[in-house]
Amino acid sequence: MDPVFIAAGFVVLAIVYGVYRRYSYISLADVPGPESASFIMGNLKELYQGQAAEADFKWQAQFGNIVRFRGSFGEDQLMISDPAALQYILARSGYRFPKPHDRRTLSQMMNGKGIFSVDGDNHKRHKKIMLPGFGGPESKAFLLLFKNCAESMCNKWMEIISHSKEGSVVFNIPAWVSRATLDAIGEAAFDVRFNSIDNDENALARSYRGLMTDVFGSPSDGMLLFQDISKYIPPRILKYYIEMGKSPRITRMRETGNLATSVAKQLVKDKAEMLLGGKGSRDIFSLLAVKANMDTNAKAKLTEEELFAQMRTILAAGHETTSNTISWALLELARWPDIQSRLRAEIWETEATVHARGDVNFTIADFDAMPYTAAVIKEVLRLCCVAYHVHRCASQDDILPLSQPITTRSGEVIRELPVPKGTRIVVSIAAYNRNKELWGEDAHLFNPDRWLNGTAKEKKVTSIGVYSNLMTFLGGVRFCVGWRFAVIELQAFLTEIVGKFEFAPTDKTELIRREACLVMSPTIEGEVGNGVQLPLRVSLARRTGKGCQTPGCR
Ligand code: HEM
Repeated sequence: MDPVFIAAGFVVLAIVYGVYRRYSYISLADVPGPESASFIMGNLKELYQGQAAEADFKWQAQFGNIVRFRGSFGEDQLMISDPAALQYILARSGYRFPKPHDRRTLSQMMNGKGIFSVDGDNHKRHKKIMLPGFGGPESKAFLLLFKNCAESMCNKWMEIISHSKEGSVVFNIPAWVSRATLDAIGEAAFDVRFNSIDNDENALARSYRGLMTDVFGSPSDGMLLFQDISKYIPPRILKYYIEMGKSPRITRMRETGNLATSVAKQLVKDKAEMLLGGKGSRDIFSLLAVKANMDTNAKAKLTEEELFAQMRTILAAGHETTSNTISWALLELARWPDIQSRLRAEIWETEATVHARGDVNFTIADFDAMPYTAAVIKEVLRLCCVAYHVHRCASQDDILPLSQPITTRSGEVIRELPVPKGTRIVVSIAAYNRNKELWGEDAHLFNPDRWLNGTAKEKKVTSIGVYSNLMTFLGGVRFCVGWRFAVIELQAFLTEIVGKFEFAPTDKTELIRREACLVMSPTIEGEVGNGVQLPLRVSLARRTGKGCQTPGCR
């Protein structure tokens, strides 16, 4: 065929395609949102350089639950906290809104090829294998173990306080709690004792300490820009860059990853020997490994590499999240002494019932009968959601349903929102958790009573969150597998800690920042370089009353 004729054919096809794209392309430019500060950086600095979700709350107040903002070089992106749109993105559309590939590469670098970094059928396989380890009965069985880990930490605090002249000590709370929760995850997930409460030198505990602030805290303009354009870099090249990169942040992440993998390999070896010797145990990993290796269907198995990655994922996801949540909880209780006292009163009252029936430890049924404790925990998870954002991407042109109509910049009222293929979506967990429609007019305030007086809409028509309709543990196909585990751990830790100690603010309390580093971690204004810090003054909780046998009684 004549080459000129072929070339002309291509040109015509290109023009037809160009015209088609021009008139079929869905634009987000008319969706309300903040003005872009610069063409190159868009709104990225405002969104990612402030404290965690600071921009989200500001934009939500100004523009509502659907906000169009600019990424780098004028790209339109969406920040969403609308319940119906989120239900559609996370649940109803299945895997049509996957994680963007740059986020998956990042997860892979942090945790290996585990559940965080896969999508579609592959993700279904991972989740199916993991879920049996995290069911209701499995998680409830860890209650005593969590209590014991919290008790070890409390015993250390008591010893230190007993040597202090003032009868109180300022502790950097997360430095202690993260060791206790690492011990808890070690034992619950792998039946291994890290003993990091007793041994501050534990290598894994030291390596995880401050990891997120070191790697993701205080991002420079260059880092933000790189993160935003990394979606255009082919996954293999991005992975190569991350694996070979020499920057201190990348090196820090890689070193922790290598250490976690070597711990995971040793655990797998020990566990395999135990299981072969017929000594199976009920820890999560034994359940997972047995399931992964015994399934006759090869497609339902995990490879050895995936198994290591799963362990790294559980180690990382299972202790920083709960540790930070407990630390934020104690900060709120220090700020609100009346709430702290009311919580302690319920804990002591239940403890008296437990002792009266001849028991030493609380059971799950006891927690079920503690409405104020439950309300405090829900309120902490709502207001201090440590995972404040997740990212998704539209894999095709799509239409988002909306809970409430929005008025576009040109004045049109729309009840559903068309989004073009490739749109990056920031799911604002934090903004959803402060949606006034769901949680009341005082949604920015720490007020556990909202869960008792019917203000909190736990059972809204558009139900999405797995726990009390909160978005904290996400919902839909990628809901947090560890949510029951986390809630029971919070119950056990808070009951133990608040039952024994009183928490008061220090002169640093008002300087505490909600540091945005993928997991919201506490730091101090002016001392961000010192890493995770949340100092509180801790003293023994004094009981009054005759016959009291417990520490702190007078
Ligand atoms: C307060 C504590 C916790 C919070 C706030 C939390 C939050 C979350 C969130 C928001 C996600 C979704 C991430 C995404 O899709 O990008 C997630 C996923 C996950 N979480 Fe948690 N989590 C907590 C505790 C735990 C614990 C204790 C474990 C394990 C022991 C755990 C294991 C996981 C795993 C394996 C996933 C991946 C699920 C999937 O992709 O299907 N989490 N978590």
